[in-house]
Amino acid sequence: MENKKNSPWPGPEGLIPVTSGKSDDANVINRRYLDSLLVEMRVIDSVKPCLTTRIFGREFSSPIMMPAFSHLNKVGKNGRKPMEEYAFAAKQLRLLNWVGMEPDEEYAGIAAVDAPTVRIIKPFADHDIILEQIDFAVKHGAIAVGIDIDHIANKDGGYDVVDGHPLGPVMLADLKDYVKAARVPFVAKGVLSVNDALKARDAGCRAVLVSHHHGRIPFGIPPTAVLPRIKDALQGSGMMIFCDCGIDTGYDAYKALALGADAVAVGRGILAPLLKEGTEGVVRKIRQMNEQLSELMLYTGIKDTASFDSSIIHPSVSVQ
Ligand SMILES: Cc1cc2nc3c(=O)[nH]c(=O)nc-3n(C[C@H](O)[C@H](O)[C@H](O)COP(=O)(O)O)c2cc1C
Repeated sequence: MENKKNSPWPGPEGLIPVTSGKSDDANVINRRYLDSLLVEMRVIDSVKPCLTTRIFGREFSSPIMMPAFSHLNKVGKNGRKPMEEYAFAAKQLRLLNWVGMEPDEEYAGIAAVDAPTVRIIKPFADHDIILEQIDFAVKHGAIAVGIDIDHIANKDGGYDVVDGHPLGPVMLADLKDYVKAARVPFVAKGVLSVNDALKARDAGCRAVLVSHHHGRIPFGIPPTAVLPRIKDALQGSGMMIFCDCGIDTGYDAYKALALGADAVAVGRGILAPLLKEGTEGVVRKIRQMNEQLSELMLYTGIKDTASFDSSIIHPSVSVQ
């Protein structure tokens, strides 16, 4: 959260995470890795693809999802509520919406937009808050809930504190309790290893979101680099695999989908259109991403979102 003057995104200093550009910055490592992945061409017999995607038994128009953002209503000017504005974009485009840390009353306003939504709850040290927010979200129609398990550490090496709420560790036994309490599919957001993916499976999670939460962990491996191993490890579990971090174009989305994701979430890539133009800007950005995704699928003979093939991707340079 530094270097506001270098930020490509509008918003107050400290609220919008900005890449530091230093060697430990997992955002920089991730961008370099995504850009290093090249695609071969398979055009004979290739036809315009269908982007329709099934997630948790529902049909969406594209495998690109809205991000689990938070706090942005504080940035909205003239009564605007960006958290609701991007939910309206999800509804208009028939995409899966995600929401991060918001007080329940803010969440209720977003849920009222009526876009199918996944509610991500912080790993609060006070487990009663987690259980209460799970219950509130389910009662307000969340189609899935989850925890960003990767938001535990602070820069001082202890547990983070957000908006005055102390966060705490996420133990396997706790995760099992939350899965049981949820009554809807439960997502572990912030899985960046086969180790955690298998624990999420053992806890009964129905999905993992492979992510390092815009570079929370120094020197974090790019989510798309660990994705194929997680896909192999979860084979036969019936779990869905999502991915985010640095997904800014349909070409980025294609690479994550080819490497094993069932769907991907945009992140800070929608911040500028969202904060400047609201719903309309997000709709335009996602439409362009869908076009880019469709373009690469057509060039590579991928006819639908169930037919991605990792052998199309060729790493051109090492990030080691
Ligand atoms: C302003 C902002 C708020 C966020 N709030 C949350 C949150 O409350 N919970 C969460 O799981 N992730 C949160 N995230 C992380 C995103 O869901 C996502 O993992 C991340 O932005 C992906 O990386 P990218 O921005 O490089 O695409 C937030 C991101 C931003 C930019």
